Amino acid sequence: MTATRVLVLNSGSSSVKYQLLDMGNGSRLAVGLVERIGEQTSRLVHTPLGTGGEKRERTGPIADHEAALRAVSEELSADGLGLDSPDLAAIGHRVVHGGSRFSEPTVVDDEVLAEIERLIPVAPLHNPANVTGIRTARALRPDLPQVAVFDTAFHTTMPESAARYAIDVETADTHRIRRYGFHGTSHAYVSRETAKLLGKAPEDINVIVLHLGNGASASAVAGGRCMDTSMGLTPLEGLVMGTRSGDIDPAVTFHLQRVAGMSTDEIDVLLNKKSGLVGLCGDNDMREIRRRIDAGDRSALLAFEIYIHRLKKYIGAYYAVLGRVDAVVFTAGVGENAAPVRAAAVAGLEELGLALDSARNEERSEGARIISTPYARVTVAVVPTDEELEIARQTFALIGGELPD
Ligand SMILES: Nc1ncnc2c1ncn2[C@@H]1O[C@H](COP(=O)(O)OP(=O)(O)O)[C@@H](O)[C@H]1O
Ligand SMILES: CC(=O)OP(=O)(O)O
Ligand SMILES: [Mg+2]
Repeated sequence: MTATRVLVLNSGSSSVKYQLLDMGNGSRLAVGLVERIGEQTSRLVHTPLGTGGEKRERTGPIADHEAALRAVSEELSADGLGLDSPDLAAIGHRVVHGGSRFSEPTVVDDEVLAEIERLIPVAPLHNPANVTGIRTARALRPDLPQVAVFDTAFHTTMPESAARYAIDVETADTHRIRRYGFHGTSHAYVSRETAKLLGKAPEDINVIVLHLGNGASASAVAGGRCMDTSMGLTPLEGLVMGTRSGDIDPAVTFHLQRVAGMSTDEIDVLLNKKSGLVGLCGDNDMREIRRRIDAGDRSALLAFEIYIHRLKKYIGAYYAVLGRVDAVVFTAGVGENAAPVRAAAVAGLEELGLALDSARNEERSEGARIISTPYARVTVAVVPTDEELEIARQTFALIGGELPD
């Protein structure tokens, strides 16, 4: 095989993150992001690496994911890294829901694409964008393998005791209702990187991974295997998120239907898009929430406290699930950048062996780092996630490429 480049597209509900990597030597050729797709203030940030090109940024409306991907393709072409390049071996796609069928990276054909589309009702914010990403990439390069890497894959080995809901078994099985879990590519990557940071083998450590982005989830990983994770049938369960409620008494939905007269679709929108931090205080960006708290805003403070309360409950729960914890690890946009979230989440957990070194916690540096005190029994760390790199590796391996050591 001569072509060794892999383009990875991580299409989210309102954004596309992408990376072009050369898997032959492990180098990154370009990274970028399109955010606020569908708004007037869409922004594309494109950074070519190692080609002498400059970081470029453009703002202005980008209507949908198809337009976003065409814009990305233009940016890559401007650096001589276009999708028409013969050096491109494959395109890897993050696909959020793989249902009960996909537990491995999969080359996408019409039938696989139809199955990803069928799963839209259980990942309404994500699978539509993933499908558009695959369709657009296929139209641009029909000759290349398009590989889907599923968020759900890492969680497929969860014990039944964690994966099953306590509802009528026949109903659950007929409708494939179970806890699938998401952000699996990140949980897998980050738990392995944590082992490296601790100088241990992944098989030998138990880790609680806190993936806190706009969507957020926690997982309990024992010896490299997922034992539990906070998202469920859909990415709505679990932690308080940017716009999603996380855990809620399911009877709230009946109540909204019967008493408030809301339709199923209205409740879906309420819980997925108008809840979480944005529902509580009007903002979903942790930077803005912290700024408002510093200015004395009480609703932002309450939103923060509710977010932390839930997070702390999951740390405690997963501590109990694992029995012994070697590390608690923060990752993704909030986890990697928001020191006050990390400090508040582990405050008061000294009896569990968790204690932060506040100077280390507040240090702004790139890369994986330990932020607990040297005498703490449990290591607390920040480990940046890299879903795109992990997707590129899995994509390249699937098409038969050999990764350098
Ligand atoms: N410097 C920062 N300080 C605090 N929070 C941040 C910072 N940078 C990003 N974030 C948070 O990270 C979120 C985005 O995280 P990310 O992992 O990129 O999410 P997603 O993949 O779900 O879009 C933002 O909504 C914001 O809340
Ligand atoms: C599954 C999920 O919530 O993904 P994201 O955090 O990218 O929205
Ligand atoms: Mg994400």
